[in-house]
Amino acid sequence: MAADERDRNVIDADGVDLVRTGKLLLDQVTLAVRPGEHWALLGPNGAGKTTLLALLGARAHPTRGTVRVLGHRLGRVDVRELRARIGHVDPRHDLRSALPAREVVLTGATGSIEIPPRWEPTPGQDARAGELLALLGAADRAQDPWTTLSQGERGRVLIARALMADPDLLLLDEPATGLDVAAREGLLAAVDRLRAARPHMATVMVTHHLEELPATTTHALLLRAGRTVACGPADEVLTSKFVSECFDHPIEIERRAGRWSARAAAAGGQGA
Ligand SMILES: Nc1ncnc2c1ncn2[C@@H]1O[C@H](COP(=O)(O)OP(=O)(O)OP(=O)(O)O)[C@@H](O)[C@H]1O
Repeated sequence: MAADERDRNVIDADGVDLVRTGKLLLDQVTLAVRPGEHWALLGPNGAGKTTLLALLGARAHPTRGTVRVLGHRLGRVDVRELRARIGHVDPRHDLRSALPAREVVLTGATGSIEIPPRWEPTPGQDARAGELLALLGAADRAQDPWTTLSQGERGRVLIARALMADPDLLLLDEPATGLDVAAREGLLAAVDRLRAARPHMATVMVTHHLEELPATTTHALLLRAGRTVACGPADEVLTSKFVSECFDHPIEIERRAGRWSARAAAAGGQGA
């Protein structure tokens, strides 16, 4: 990122509505993300999290309102160019062949699912793929075929793939879903390392579970039925009051050593 771009918001979404087949999926969502911020996007099933992430990744357009990503307004920019500057880790990555993990990472340089015919990585790209696998703690899986990787290993490989293009914005859709506790902790530690290694990169992570948030999370947006329940610094948003409202259930939130946990509130009331 050029020095003069560093203070510019990475994302500026203003009054965004998104309508699909007559249904209002996002309702007046406003969000500003600055370089180096790490956002959690939380909400119950069907709240609109993946839909909002698709907008931020320039894969969808707002019906009303404006979305600027990396300084470019959606609808007025070549989305292919913009997407190349955004890392999008999608758990529905549609790779069916037994591509070795290192080559899966290299497809981040081509923006494709498979390695394109006759394409060869430069020595620099090849070295970078190895470095990124090491950063994500998956160096020992470099030659393993995609088809044999565990869900946690695939998650790390996909994050490394998203970083090949050296993005200013990294979008993570439920990266810890389905992982056992050790794999989840390993993945979150890798995300923390990554954030420390790239201090200007902004991230937005979708999750259902507060336990899946890395300690480096700085901000949060709570969505319910397409509407914002709360938005801002993590400690102001991830409170018992707002999370209970968001999930329509009494929940107590605790933060210890940087990490969050949630449990059903005891009968008799909710804390702050
Ligand atoms: N093309 C579409 N047409 C109509 N409704 C849609 C369309 N795409 C998504 N939806 C609906 O929009 C709502 C939000 O979906 P979205 O996938 O963004 O939610 P989510 O918060 O990511 O949910 P989950 O936690 O279950 O993954 C859901 O009710 C979904 O059924």
